[in-house]
Amino acid sequence: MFKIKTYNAISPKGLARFAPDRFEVGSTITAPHAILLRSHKLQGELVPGSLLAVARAGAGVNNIPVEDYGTQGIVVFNTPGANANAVKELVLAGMLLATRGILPGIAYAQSLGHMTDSAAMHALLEKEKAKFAGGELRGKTLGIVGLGAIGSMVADMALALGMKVLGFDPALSIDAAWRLSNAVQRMENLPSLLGRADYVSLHVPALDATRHMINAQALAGIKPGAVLLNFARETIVDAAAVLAALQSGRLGRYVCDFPEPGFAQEPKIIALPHIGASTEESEENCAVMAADQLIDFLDNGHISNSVNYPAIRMDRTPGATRITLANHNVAGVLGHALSVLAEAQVNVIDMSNRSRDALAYNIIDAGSAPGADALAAIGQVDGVIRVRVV
Ligand SMILES: NC(=O)C1=CN([C@@H]2O[C@H](COP(=O)(O)OP(=O)(O)OC[C@H]3O[C@@H](n4cnc5c(N)ncnc54)[C@H](O)[C@@H]3O)[C@@H](O)[C@H]2O)C=CC1
Ligand SMILES: O=C(O)CCC(=O)C(=O)O
Repeated sequence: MFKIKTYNAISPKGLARFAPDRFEVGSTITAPHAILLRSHKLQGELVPGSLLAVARAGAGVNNIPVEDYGTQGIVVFNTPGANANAVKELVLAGMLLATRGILPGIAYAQSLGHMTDSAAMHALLEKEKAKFAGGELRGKTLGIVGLGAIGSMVADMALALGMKVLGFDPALSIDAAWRLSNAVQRMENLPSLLGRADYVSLHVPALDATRHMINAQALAGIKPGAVLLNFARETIVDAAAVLAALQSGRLGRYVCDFPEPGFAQEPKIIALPHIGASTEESEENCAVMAADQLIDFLDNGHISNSVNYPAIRMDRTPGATRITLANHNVAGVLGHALSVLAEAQVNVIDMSNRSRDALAYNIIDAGSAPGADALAAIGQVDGVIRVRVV
């Protein structure tokens, strides 16, 4: 029986993937084999010795000590793309809210609740409506920083709206490049994008390298009056610099999913309570994908969409015993572990080995089950992080 500890509201459709006869799932579980979570912060929490994997039902993994867990043999997964459409649609809403008099218009219409005469009300509305006039998105330029799952969908949406789209992503993966429309004009650096775009939408992960990428210096070069949208993470912008740029008039509006103290007093800010992925569809997609990845890892040792271990899968050899091995990616570790199996007269039938940066992972199908002594000896091999029979 595997024990799965959950944090946050995980969609019931995802939780239903865990067969109750093989998985115990809940928020109060102790000594879990795996954790399934959304935004709950694991940094600073005690790591249970039983923990084999963490699955983030979502994209951003800045709430998980990914590297540290990797060196402890804990595989961290996320669900790339599973909530991208939800974010994309909210970016559109953000652009419209920043451009049309929607919010003040609604507030004004609601303020007329005391009126009883329909004709008088319509006459008043027609007189006052000029106060709530705005602009259109068509023909404007959108600059997208980060052209991954969300950025590429935002690009397609903006192109469909008749916008011109600029993109900046120095780390663009080959898969992401294939997904991207060739109508997106690639910028060589951030200042080039900021100086040209009427709207700038941020879709980069929270990393040391992206911390405060939108700071006072960047904002000094932004197109005057531009709208900045941040549905990525709070750390990517320097909030004080954004407030100063709004107050000086350099920045037109700031739309974000991450309110900060002081934002409520600034009328040019539209801040939402981190609801970019809060749709039924996206919560389901993320939870199902995260659960399936965890189950395949716990049952078969397969890894897909991990952010610290390599992707790996191997068809099971009928009748074989499957051993998985996580190790430091240095010469000799695997050979040493295999020699332990050979000494124990355990024949290797099939094997797959993958590495990612400083870590490696192996799936070994053996003709017979290694004894507890052999497994313990493999665990003692210098460089081996974790060995498991699955
Ligand atoms: N508001 C919300 O509820 C949500 C927020 N997010 C945030 O959005 C981020 C992006 O999500 P996805 O598009 O799914 O991730 P992704 O991994 O598909 O795309 C991120 C892109 O950013 C690029 N990138 C990395 N460093 C960069 C830099 N310095 N400059 C420009 N580009 C850079 C990468 O090359 C990659 O193409 C997540 O990491 C998360 O923080 C994601 C989902 C929901
Ligand atoms: O789970 C959520 O609601 C947050 C989603 C998010 O920020 C992400 O996927 O990075």
